[in-house]
Amino acid sequence: MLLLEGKSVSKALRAKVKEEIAALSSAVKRVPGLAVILVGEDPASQVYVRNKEKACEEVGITSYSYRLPHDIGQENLIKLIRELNADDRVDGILLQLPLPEGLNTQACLQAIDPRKDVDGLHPENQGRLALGLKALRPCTPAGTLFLLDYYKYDLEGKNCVVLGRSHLVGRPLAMMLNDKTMNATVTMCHSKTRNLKEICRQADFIFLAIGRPRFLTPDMVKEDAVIIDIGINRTEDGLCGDADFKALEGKVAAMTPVPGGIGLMTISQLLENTMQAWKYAMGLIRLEDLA
Ligand SMILES: Nc1nc(=O)c2c([nH]1)NC[C@@H]1CN(c3ccc(C(=O)N[C@@H](CCC(=O)O)C(=O)O)cc3)C=[N+]21
Repeated sequence: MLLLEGKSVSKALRAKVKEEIAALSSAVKRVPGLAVILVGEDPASQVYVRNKEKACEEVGITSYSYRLPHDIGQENLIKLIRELNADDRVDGILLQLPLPEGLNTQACLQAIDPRKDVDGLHPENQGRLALGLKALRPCTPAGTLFLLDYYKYDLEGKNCVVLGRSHLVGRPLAMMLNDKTMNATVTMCHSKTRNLKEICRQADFIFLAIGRPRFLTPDMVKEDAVIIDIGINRTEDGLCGDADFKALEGKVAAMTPVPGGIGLMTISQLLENTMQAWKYAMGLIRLEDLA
């Protein structure tokens, strides 16, 4: 089985972003800036946010951190977002999800200037994606496509099963795979899907984004399938994905590990998106030129 290594692929993407920023920032007067907002004290979110800030530093993006108490209140959070929308040092705004209870996620995401929405979660960007227009794309699915491209997979006409329909991952990923640039045949599955096992057994590629530890087992896959594990679960015996990695290893053609897989791609794609937003803000590219 081929191990699809997020570690080396994400390094390649980061190196590309770093190089491009270095080459362009002498011509323009400032480096890219990313505002990272974390509301509340969720320990997993704290780890992710720290990783994101570290990665920014590595490639020459300035990060601005906002750690807010869980009871900040909707109004105050939106006020901060508006200030960041107007702040010329800030090219990207990342609002870490999930938000604590009592905050309206959609209202907060909609307050973000779509040109600074480096998570691709604003309705304008999700809408553009649905129409097949260039947009800032959600980091996890976009990073997943970068990894597939790196390993030279051609998905045209292939059977792709996407497990999970979140706005952050499953839904946008299915749209991207289905798009005219990829031309995959996509089946979206979820908790109410019948005959899931039979559907998965037809798949050339399975994308897992349901957050259920070791859910995908060998009886659910055909031989030589490619497994992209986007799940990240904290269990008693450490981090694990949605695939039963050990059990599948002998049967499938290729698989991403957890950790060391798609999570790392997500962060690298965030850097790429921030650079894109910066290039747009500096007038170097138009919307149609987004990657
Ligand atoms: N607005 C928003 N945007 C996101 O992109 C977003 C979010 N909210 N909320 C939570 C999820 C989760 N996510 C991950 C990012 C990095 C790793 C990552 O770095 N993973 C490493 C190790 C992580 C570890 O050690 O815990 C790995 O898989 O090797 C994982 C998961 C981004 N998310």
